[in-house]
Amino acid sequence: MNNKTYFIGLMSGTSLDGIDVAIVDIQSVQNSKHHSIALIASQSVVLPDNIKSQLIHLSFEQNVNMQTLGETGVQLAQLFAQSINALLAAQGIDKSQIMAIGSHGLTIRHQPYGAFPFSLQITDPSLLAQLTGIDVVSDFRNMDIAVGGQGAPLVPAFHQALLGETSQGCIVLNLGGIANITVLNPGADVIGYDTGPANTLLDVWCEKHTHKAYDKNGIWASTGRVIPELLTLMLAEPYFAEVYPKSTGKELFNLDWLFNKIDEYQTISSTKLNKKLIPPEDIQRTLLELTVVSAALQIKQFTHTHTLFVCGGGVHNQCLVEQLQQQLPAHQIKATDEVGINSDALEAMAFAWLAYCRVHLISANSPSVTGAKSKVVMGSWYSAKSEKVS
Ligand SMILES: Nc1ncnc2c1ncn2[C@@H]1O[C@H](COP(=O)(O)OP(=O)(O)OP(=O)(O)O)[C@@H](O)[C@H]1O
Ligand SMILES: CC(=O)N[C@H]1[C@@H]2OC[C@@H](O2)[C@@H](O)[C@@H]1O[C@H](C)C(=O)O
Repeated sequence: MNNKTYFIGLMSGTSLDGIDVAIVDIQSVQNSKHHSIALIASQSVVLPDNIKSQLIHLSFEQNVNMQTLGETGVQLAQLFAQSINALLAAQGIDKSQIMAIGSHGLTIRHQPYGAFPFSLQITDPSLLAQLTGIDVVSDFRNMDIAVGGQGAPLVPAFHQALLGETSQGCIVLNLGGIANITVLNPGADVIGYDTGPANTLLDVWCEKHTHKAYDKNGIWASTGRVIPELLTLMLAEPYFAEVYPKSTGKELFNLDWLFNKIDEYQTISSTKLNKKLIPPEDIQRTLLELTVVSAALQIKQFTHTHTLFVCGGGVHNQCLVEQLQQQLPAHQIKATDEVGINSDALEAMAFAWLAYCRVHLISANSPSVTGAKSKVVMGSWYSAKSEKVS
């Protein structure tokens, strides 16, 4: 077995804001099932507008353009390769030092329920391997789904690898496009699931009304007021009451979902009849409250710890974090950065670790999280090696 210890993780999540790349040194610890995991370098690259709009088409249209589907995968692989090659050059790291890239791809459908469950992430792992000269591991979610799991969230197992030794346990809340929690309680199985929407709805509403990609520091939301009746209607969405294992995505929490809720609210409150306009900042503030309340309600169920680590882009939304603290007054809320884990790079680091697990044939899914019937090795391997034709 090759003894290289550097792995690259690539994550591009549901917010469609950009690509996170992380170079991670992962080594096994002698006489232990633990690993030492150290971030060497990371960077975020913004997704170009043309790729972003193609991804919106692929994620939301029923009749997807097959040409766009194929070409977007190739464009993503090119962008991923450029980002990796640039980061390696900037760090003075040669590709020969990297064992493998763990590339999540872009989720355009996540349908873990029903007769034909699947989760579809797009990219072109073969091209990525050729453009970087590094082996690629991709398609992480479907092996877990093949053994009856949801295929998501996968990161709780990584949170456990990083923080599982904390004596009192802790909870990790990822505030990405979708919010998900990991509950670590020493001696007990890890728990983890998506709590509901986070930045995905905040971003689309903000973009629609302010033409900005996101509400920087939650400033716009903080000028609005929560509409309690609308919040109640939103929280009535059955997903919030479902018991875990569970996972969700933009198939459910999207602009149409929001318009339907606003419509219901207007009918009940007769603002429609009176043609009263709801201030858009009130909707933004109510969406922020939805993220906070739906996550806090779940977190409160777990009473063994009051340590809450937050990560993901939502950590930078001051209004969001302040409201979370108000909902959870007994909790000590800290960004994972406070314990030395870069909160923006964490998910990319997780995919570097998942690639490490694939290379070493370690089963990295957590059946207690995804509901899988067994532990399995996840990911397909694309070799960059080529043989010359003589
Ligand atoms: N300064 C900021 N103020 C408010 N929001 C911010 C700020 N910086 C980042 N964000 C939010 O974070 C989002 C990106 O978060 P992140 O990178 O965790 O998303 P993601 O990888 O798509 O998530 P996931 O895969 O976990 O769903 C942005 O779209 C934006 O909404
Ligand atoms: C299907 C999919 O891409 N799900 C994402 C999404 O973004 C956050 C949340 O929903 C989580 O379930 C998952 O991502 C992270 C990386 C995970 O698997 O843990």
